Amino acid sequence: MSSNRLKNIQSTLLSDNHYILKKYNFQYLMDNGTWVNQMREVYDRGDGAGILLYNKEKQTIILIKQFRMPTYLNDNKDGFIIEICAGLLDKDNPEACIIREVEEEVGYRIKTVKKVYEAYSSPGVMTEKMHFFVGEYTDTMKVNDGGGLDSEHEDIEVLEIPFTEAIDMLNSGKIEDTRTIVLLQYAQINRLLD
Ligand SMILES: Nc1nc2c(ncn2[C@@H]2O[C@H](COP(=O)(O)OP(=O)(O)O[C@H]3O[C@H](CO)[C@@H](O)[C@H](O)[C@@H]3O)[C@@H](O)[C@H]2O)c(=O)[nH]1
Ligand SMILES: [Mg+2]
Repeated sequence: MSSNRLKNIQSTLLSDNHYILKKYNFQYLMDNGTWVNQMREVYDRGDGAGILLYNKEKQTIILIKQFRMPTYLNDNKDGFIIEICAGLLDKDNPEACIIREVEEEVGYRIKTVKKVYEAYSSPGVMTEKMHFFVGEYTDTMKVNDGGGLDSEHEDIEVLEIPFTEAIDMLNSGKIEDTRTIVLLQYAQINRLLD
């Protein structure tokens, strides 16, 4: 991490209540050669991982539905949103994280996953980099009902749906989570279920 277009970076902690929100004051060298003062608030929750689980034989995928307060505060009527299974890395490596999340959130014990993308979630605001995976599941891999951790009051509904139905939902605007859109489009482009 170094740049000759930045100097005098100073940070002030605004909140470490759960994750970390800091204010950064710094000088930035514009393309026209002038130094300007800038201030940015940056939210640090670490990195994340998400996965599209698919079953070629059944032509199905697994998504989840859960309450997300930030969407409720915007325009999502009841605050429930359909997403891929995903979680924060919590110091795990991305593969280990996503394998753990799959078992906790949707109840399948999978062994192999394929990394397809690595991308910043919201580069103007968060430090978070997201690791995107796809992985095959079968009925025999099911070990529990999923639903998330009771200790964290996770309340996750598991949706096993035909891939074609998911694509219809994508095209009709019912999928409103960017990470989910990315992986459904990946599956379409790469004919993942063929
Ligand atoms: N007490 C408290 N708990 C929190 C707070 N924010 C999150 N949590 C809890 O922290 C846990 C995080 O669960 P994970 O499954 O590890 O993370 P995630 O929220 O699903 O994260 C995924 O989606 C995010 C997008 O909304 C991604 O940003 C992230 O990378 C990952 O893909 C959940 O139990 C959630 O309730 C908070 O401010 N306070
Ligand atoms: Mg999660």
